[in-house]
Amino acid sequence: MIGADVSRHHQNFLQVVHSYYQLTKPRIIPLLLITTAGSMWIAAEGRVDPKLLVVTLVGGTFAAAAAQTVNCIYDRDIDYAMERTRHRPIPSGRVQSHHALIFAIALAAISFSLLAVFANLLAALLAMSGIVFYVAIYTHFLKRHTPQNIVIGGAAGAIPALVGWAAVTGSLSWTAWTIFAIVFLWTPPHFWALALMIREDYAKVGVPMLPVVAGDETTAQQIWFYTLILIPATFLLIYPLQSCGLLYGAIALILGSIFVRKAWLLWQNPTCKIQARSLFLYSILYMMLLCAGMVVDSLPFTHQVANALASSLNTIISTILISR
Ligand code: HEM
Ligand SMILES: CC(C)=CCC/C(C)=C/CC/C(C)=C/COP(=O)(O)OP(=O)(O)O
Repeated sequence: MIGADVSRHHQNFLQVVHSYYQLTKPRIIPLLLITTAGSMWIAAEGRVDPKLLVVTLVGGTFAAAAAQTVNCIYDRDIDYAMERTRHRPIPSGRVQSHHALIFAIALAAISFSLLAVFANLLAALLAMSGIVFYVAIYTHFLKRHTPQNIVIGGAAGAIPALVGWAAVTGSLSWTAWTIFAIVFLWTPPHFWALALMIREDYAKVGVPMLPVVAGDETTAQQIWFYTLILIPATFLLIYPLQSCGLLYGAIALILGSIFVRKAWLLWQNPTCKIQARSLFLYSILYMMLLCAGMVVDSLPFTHQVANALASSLNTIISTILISR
């Protein structure tokens, strides 16, 4: 090959790699991993084995990537019809469906092997159930048939939190299911806020997202409803579960108050796309910081600082009482 051919060959190779990367909808995966990490830190009481962390996050990435790739194959018809998704690798003709399927199977196999060998079988099976749930239940049965699609389908997006817990403990617990419930309840406000902005796209291809079927007002009301359940659910980790402490509680309170305010403002003005956009973007920041709060709260250092503060406070109060 002469110089120009070599450089074209490299360019083509990079374009192919980029297309396969895009098939995995990579921008969503980090937040899924953040929920896995939050769950792992609480499960390990702040002392996560770094090797297990890496294996679980890589295994989780491959599972989510496999799920998204199969979704891209299944939805190629509607993705072609929607402006937002027309340029995805399959509808734009850059990747053939059968190649994408081989890619997805390889990703799922690597994910299962990594998790089964280096974490445990429960974590591996949960990750596979996430793929099956997202593809079979959400993409196949629900997405095109009911406006409740993302409420039930949202369970798929909450499974990474269970994977994290299972990887650390080899089992599930009330705390694991509570983190699952937090992501599950967060999904309707997250997605419907976005759906309010891109309703016309979904309407065009006949996907019965809630704003298409029930209108903006009902959607904003439903967002408000789920927000009012979500925020109390975040406190269950403190009481009665006692899995998180007051630092997490303070973070959950501040973040939750902002969420409630944004959901309320949207309910007062359901057709305002700026409010919807603001809630959608905030929902992502919210989940990121809430899980970061779980991690920081669980660290041994945080407990040491909290104990030191409590004992100083104790000393100050006793001194004041004695000197009276
Ligand atoms: C059934 C459940 C869900 C649905 C239907 C949904 C749908 C969407 C859609 C359509 C987008 C726009 C992305 C694009 O234009 O390609 C989006 C963005 C996003 N979603 Fe969700 N989502 C769901 C659950 C989740 C979960 C569980 C997470 C993570 C915990 C998540 C994280 C994100 C993030 C981080 C973005 C922003 C990506 C960007 O920067 O473009 N989503 N979601
Ligand atoms: C453990 C494990 C593997 C879990 C998988 C969870 C997973 C991949 C959740 C993603 C949820 C999501 C972003 C849906 C997008 O909806 P859509 O595909 O309807 O959006 P679109 O309109 O952009 O195509």
